[in-house]
Amino acid sequence: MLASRRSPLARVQTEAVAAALREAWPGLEPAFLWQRSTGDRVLDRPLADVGGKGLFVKELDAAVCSGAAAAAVHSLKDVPTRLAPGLVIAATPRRAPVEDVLLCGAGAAGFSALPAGATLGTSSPRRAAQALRANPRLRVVLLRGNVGSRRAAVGLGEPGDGSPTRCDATVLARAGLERLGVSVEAPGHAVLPPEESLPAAGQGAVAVVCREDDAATRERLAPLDDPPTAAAVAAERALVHRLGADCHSPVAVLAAPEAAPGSPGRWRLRARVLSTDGRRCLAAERTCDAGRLMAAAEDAAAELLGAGAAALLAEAASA
Ligand SMILES: NCc1[nH]cc(CCC(=O)O)c1CC(=O)O
Repeated sequence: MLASRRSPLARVQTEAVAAALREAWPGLEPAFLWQRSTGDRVLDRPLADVGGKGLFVKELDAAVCSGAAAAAVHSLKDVPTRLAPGLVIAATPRRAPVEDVLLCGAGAAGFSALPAGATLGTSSPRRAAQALRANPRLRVVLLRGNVGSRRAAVGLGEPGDGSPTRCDATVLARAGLERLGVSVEAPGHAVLPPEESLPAAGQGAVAVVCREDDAATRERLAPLDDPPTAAAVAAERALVHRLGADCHSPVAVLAAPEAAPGSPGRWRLRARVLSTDGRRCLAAERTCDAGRLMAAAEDAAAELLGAGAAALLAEAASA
């Protein structure tokens, strides 16, 4: 039994995990437990105000702990760095594209192309801070909801189901858009390079979680794991953890293979901690071999802390 949220994105991700399971284990027919989460129910406040960490994952993880489901499928970005006791991430399938995408009905190639006073709808302190860093004249407004309703809010896609919020632009993960069949080549969409919007830890990756002591399920899930993805997201999550931050903090981090020719096997880890208004931005960067990613993350976190990251994060948390 695979537990999943009911949002369209969660469904697609869970169906993909089920398909990979069928392929790895011919004859296996996974069953599904579709659940609603607190994060899906409360839509009018920033998640940080609804009760903190793990609002999209708590109920699903509880189903796994109780044995109602063998495994739960999550967007890794939504999984707190500390898992519920007794659970493990048994598989992280190969990661999708990691970038953020700027969506704007009127079209905009990046944050700085948006006119002064334009409203940017997001509930992510990380996205808000990076947007304001690039364009201090934006007005950030709270926008929550699933991918479809957020596209509708900026005049793209299907008209919304009565959602009262309207804004000029929003930011969504490329991975989520593409999994739902939205092309980022379509008008109104601009893929943001990591220099402009560095993604969140784990963005674009899916995590399959099961009980630590459930050897049979772990064996079933093992073939779905992509080791380079697992190494990258483990390093990103270690950095967030070491900073004492979480997915509601203005922290961005990405570990990715170096595209540079002549550097086979080299990885680059980039991290940022920002003030809420984007005026201050601490950055750290390391290049290393895949086997050293975790050490690079610890090292980068130490550098950021040495430069004052804890004070920035405390300020952001009390804002
Ligand atoms: N917090 C919501 C969430 N969790 C994962 C994704 C997108 C898919 C992904 O990053 O894997 C999204 C929506 C978004 O940020 O656009």
